[in-house]
Amino acid sequence: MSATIEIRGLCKAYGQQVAVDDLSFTVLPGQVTGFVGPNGAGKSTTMRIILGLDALDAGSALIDGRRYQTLRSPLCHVGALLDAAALHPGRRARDHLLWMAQYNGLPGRRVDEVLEQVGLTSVARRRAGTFSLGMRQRLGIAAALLGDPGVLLLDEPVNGLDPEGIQWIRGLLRSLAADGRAVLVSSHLMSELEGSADHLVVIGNGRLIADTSVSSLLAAASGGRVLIRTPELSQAITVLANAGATVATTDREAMTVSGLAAERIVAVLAEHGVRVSEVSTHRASLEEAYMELTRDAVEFGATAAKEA
Ligand SMILES: Nc1ncnc2c1ncn2[C@@H]1O[C@H](COP(=O)(O)OP(=O)(O)OP(=O)(O)O)[C@@H](O)[C@H]1O
Repeated sequence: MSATIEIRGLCKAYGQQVAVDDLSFTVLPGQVTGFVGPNGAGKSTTMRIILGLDALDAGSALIDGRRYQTLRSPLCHVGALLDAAALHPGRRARDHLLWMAQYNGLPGRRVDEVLEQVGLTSVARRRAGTFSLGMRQRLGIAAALLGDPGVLLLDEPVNGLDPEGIQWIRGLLRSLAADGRAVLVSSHLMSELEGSADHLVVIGNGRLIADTSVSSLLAAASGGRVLIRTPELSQAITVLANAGATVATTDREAMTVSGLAAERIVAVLAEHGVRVSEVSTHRASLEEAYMELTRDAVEFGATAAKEA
């Protein structure tokens, strides 16, 4: 599989409300691309446009180099989970998938294969209305996988799931990417993508903020910071600040220090008789990296709101 999604100069407004503003990015095969941004950033609009459910004002959104509307068997190119709640409550899970398969000219055996893949075989004859949110998400994903597509779009698939469900989705996303599929998964919480995304497309107010690999984002955010834990925090802060370090406290006994190597920090504190209970190189979480990345955009938003 080597399918891609290519978004170029995409623009969309609803009346005066700009939803997507000159957005460009590419979703590559073989990796999970996280599509991240706060509520209202334009993620769902972009996904709906990719799927031909909404018209674009300018630019292009292509799957395998083609517009969705021109794909001959769309389910075999792209599978999507947009709204897991949008299921007929009276329809049995298996019948729902059989109907979809028939309507799209797909073999009936795919239904049992995808039910197995998402772990719903034992409840396949139950009505969708009796399903928990987690089961509905699984059924929605089963539907997305029916045509064995090279591209998958999942809009907030872990929203409202319990930790076990989140763990399951993470594993599934990883295995779908390992098959060589291009997987685009949206979330407004960066932490939900920790452990599953390889690449991130971050948007705010419909505009691109970052298009980066997770590893380079984390490396940049971790950049040379050292975590120090000490029962003599205020003394340590003074000593390190005088030595030229930049210090930020994280709780009553801990701080992150930048601008000095770990060995130098330990030596300076020892020279001044400051006791230290922990020294470690700081590894940023994806959430911290995201906060750092979006700080400027958020500050810009706050300033703009104040000025308006
Ligand atoms: N059908 C619509 N009519 C009018 N405005 C809309 C419509 N759909 C989206 N918008 C507006 O476009 C902007 C982008 O919304 P969108 O739903 O794409 O964001 P999102 O990033 O998916 O947010 P969320 O995380 O809340 O789902 C928002 O300001 C929203 O109010």
